Amino acid sequence: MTTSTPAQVPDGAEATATAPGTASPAPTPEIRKGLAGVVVDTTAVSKVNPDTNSLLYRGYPVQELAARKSFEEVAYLLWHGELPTPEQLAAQTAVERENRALPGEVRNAILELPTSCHPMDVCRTAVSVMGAHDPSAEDSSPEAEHAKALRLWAMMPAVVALDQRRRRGQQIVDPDEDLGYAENFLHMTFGEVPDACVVRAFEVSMVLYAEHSFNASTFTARVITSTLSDLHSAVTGAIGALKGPLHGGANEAVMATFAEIGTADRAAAWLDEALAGKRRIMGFGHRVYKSGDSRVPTMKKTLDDLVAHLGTDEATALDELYDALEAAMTERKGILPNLDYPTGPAYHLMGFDTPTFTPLFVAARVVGWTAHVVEQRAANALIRPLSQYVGQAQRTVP
Ligand SMILES: CC(=O)SCCNC(=O)CCNC(=O)[C@H](O)C(C)(C)COP(=O)(O)OP(=O)(O)OC[C@H]1O[C@@H](n2cnc3c(N)ncnc32)[C@H](O)[C@@H]1OP(=O)(O)O
Ligand SMILES: O=C([O-])CC(=O)C(=O)O
Repeated sequence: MTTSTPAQVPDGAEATATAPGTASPAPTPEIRKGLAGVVVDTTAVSKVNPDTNSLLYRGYPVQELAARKSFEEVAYLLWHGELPTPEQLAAQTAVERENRALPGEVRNAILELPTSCHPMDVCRTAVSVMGAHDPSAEDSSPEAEHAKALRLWAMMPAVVALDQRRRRGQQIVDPDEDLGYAENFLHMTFGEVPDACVVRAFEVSMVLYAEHSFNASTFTARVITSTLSDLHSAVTGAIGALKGPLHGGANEAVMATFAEIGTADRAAAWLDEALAGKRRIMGFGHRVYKSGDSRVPTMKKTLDDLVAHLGTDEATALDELYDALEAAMTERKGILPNLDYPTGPAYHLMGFDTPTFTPLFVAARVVGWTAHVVEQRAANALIRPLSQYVGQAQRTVP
């Protein structure tokens, strides 16, 4: 059996490896685990700037968009590069409202899934079924891609609402064409439109979640698109990437953490034990932002407004727990909250079930993913990095 150490060269780079008969070792390639710090392509969709703690959607600060624009306007901006004129918005709104109801095949596919599966599995399956039935699934012209993105975005609230309601044993609520996106989403989920403060908080969260450059799920969508696969496949894969607790799944995990801690006075002791056990504290830390997530101040203010508006003991206690854990984590580790930290309790106070939180992220991020699908396709190169082989050296089959 051969026991020699394999050559330390990336696959595809054999030509530069040690030449036969020479002793000089091949240079060890630099590996950036998790592609940390690696710039893999350009984008004009959004700019994340950790130095200034800022996030721009097509050049506009996200905080200003959240304060002054509807989610529908922000979706148009991300897809088309400019804010819509009233006519452009009206045309988009008409299509969105026409496509809110789920086609029978999507609704049936959801209803056949067991309620024991995670709601993210339902989202992933629903988008896959939408793709299988979409008449222009294989048309990748920019016009067809935008039309598919718009239909997909229009249908996602019905997927999320239907799934939460069926798990609660409630009747399905049909969409209401007279309501805006956020109001209709809440109407389909809860059977009524909550008051304006709750609707506003929900809409702000959708705007903040809509896009964030080359995060793991968007990169997944771009990798899938780079093979010239279709838009629904890219979004289906992106949903799989978002499900994980190191990414979108953290908003759900934050509520699990709060439930485990219980009350604010226990936060510091709980954290010490969790850190001693080498646990990851969900909702804290970020690959790009190291001194705070640009979106957190806006969402925390929105959460505080919601808490004040609701005025319940539960809401106040949850906000106190939020502050206590953040203070302890900042003091112990200097690691700050990411957007999933304030959205978790905000969605809880709006009345969503905890497993529904990450699907809400999907409903918003579908805009960013599809904007990136179009951008990737417009200047495509197959995404296929190299790896450094560290397994067995070549050997003979016995
Ligand atoms: C919308 C979003 O998707 S935002 C991200 C949502 N995800 C979470 O909230 C999950 C919790 N957070 C994390 O796991 C991480 O902060 C990540 C994965 C988001 C980013 O992490 P990375 O940039 O890859 O940093 P990395 O995982 O290498 O951590 C660096 C150090 O900080 C520590 N650290 C980072 N985040 C956390 C955390 N949340 N809890 C405890 N320790 C943490 C790590 O243990 C590591 O410490 P070490 O150097 O002593 O080993
Ligand atoms: O950018 C990231 O890595 C994760 C994130 O905050 C997001 O996708 O919104």
